[in-house]
Amino acid sequence: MSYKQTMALTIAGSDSGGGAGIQADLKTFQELNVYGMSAITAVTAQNTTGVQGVYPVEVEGILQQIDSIQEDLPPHAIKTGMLFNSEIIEAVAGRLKNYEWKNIVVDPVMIAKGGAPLLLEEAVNSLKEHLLPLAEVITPNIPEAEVLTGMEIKTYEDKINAIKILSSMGPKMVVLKGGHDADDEESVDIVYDGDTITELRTSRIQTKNTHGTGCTFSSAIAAFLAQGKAPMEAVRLAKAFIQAAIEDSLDIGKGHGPTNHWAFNRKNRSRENHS
Ligand SMILES: Nc1ncnc2c1ncn2[C@@H]1O[C@H](COP(=O)(O)OP(=O)(O)O)[C@@H](O)[C@H]1O
Ligand SMILES: Cc1ncc(COP(=O)(O)OP(=O)(O)O)c(N)n1
Repeated sequence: MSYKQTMALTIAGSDSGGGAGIQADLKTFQELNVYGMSAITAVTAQNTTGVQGVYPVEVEGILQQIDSIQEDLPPHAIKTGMLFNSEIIEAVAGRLKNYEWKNIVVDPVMIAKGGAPLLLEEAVNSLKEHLLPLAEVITPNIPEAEVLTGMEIKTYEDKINAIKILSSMGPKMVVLKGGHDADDEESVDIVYDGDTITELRTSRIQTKNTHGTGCTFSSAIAAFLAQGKAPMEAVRLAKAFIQAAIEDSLDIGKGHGPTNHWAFNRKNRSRENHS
């Protein structure tokens, strides 16, 4: 019997502390049985307390990584994370277009938890013009959605207006993440496919260990898309994946510990053993 290996590519920055960026993405792919590949856009010196340094990779080096992958290992889904400047964004968008890659998840990473900028201000327009229109799914958090739309997001009505503005920028699906919301009870992500609004609600977990939640969530969406799941189903499954990863997050380091990438499978295995 032949077996088709599912493959996904992350185009993102490296987090030396292993909780976010490329490292979180590859751990997520691995846990979801997807062969993971990477094109590194920047190296960060980072740990659970914050970002100590950012070193962007030369554009030529980024494109060569992408070309090497396309030549030999074409991916079934792609996730983009930290892209840092407009030159990198435009070069990456050019390749995504030329290679006609499908199942693109854009996580519009802007600022790390401790406040360090992971995207220069000059790059916001490039992100909007060149990358968002290529995306199957985009996953802004509330501060990122505010920057992309230029509006303040406080009320439910603001969220819906912002989602519709983001949708008009060209992605097929917008997921406005609720991790930064003031709601104490639930973390609600709002999904819009250009037609229907769907709310995905989970109980808010009280923990300081949420480093890498956005990266893990978006790479889980990419992994499920690579497996052939429909976008809405991919987002629902990714929400379950991140919920388990936060519930069982790792209390390591002096700051915000990382999420636990193997929690989802452990939870599912234990459910199967008890049924
Ligand atoms: N404390 C929490 N409890 C439950 N879910 C959370 C919590 N914090 C974040 N999430 C979920 O994690 C995912 C990433 O959201 P968010 O933290 O807003 O992203 P980012 O890391 O980009 O800021 C979303 O699905 C969000 O609902
Ligand atoms: C290299 C790198 N890329 C992205 C991020 C942001 O990750 P995120 O999942 O949003 O997590 P926090 O920074 O909020 O913990 C990053 N920190 N580093």
